[in-house]
Amino acid sequence: EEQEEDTLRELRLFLRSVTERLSRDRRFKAFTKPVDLEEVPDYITVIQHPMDLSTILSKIDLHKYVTAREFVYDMDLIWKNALEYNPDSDPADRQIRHRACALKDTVHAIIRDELDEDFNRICERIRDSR
Ligand SMILES: CC(=O)c1nc(NC(=O)[C@H]2CNCCN2)sc1-c1cc(O)cc(O)c1
Repeated sequence: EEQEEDTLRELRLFLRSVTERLSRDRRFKAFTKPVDLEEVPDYITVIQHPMDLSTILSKIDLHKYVTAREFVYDMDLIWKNALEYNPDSDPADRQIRHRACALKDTVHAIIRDELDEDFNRICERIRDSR
């Protein structure tokens, strides 16, 4: 009903604010757009589920997320993919792994600090009812 739509609109506003904050952070530049599969043809052979911040922003606007949990699942894909694709000891791999870990820590800290537990429970109940 109307209250549910008001709740989901507020969730989208929060998720957009988080995603845009991350997209402005210089450390996360490599995560802002899909990996170019023409530039990196082996990427799709290693990573089954590519994800990036612009795709998450599009999914927010397509009303794909009814809970923060679904949003965090996609955010976790971004840094997990980067760790999987960059396992080597060379400096380029180490740098992107460090940035992937920073993304993980930043996302989880924002959700811990800024998502109200009761608001989250209301979203989870809407999700369960659908
Ligand atoms: C996002 C990601 O996982 C990524 N990984 C890379 N790894 C490497 O280049 C390592 C791989 N091992 C051998 C030495 N090179 S480059 C890169 C990337 C960076 C961007 O600025 C944009 C973009 O679309 C992708």
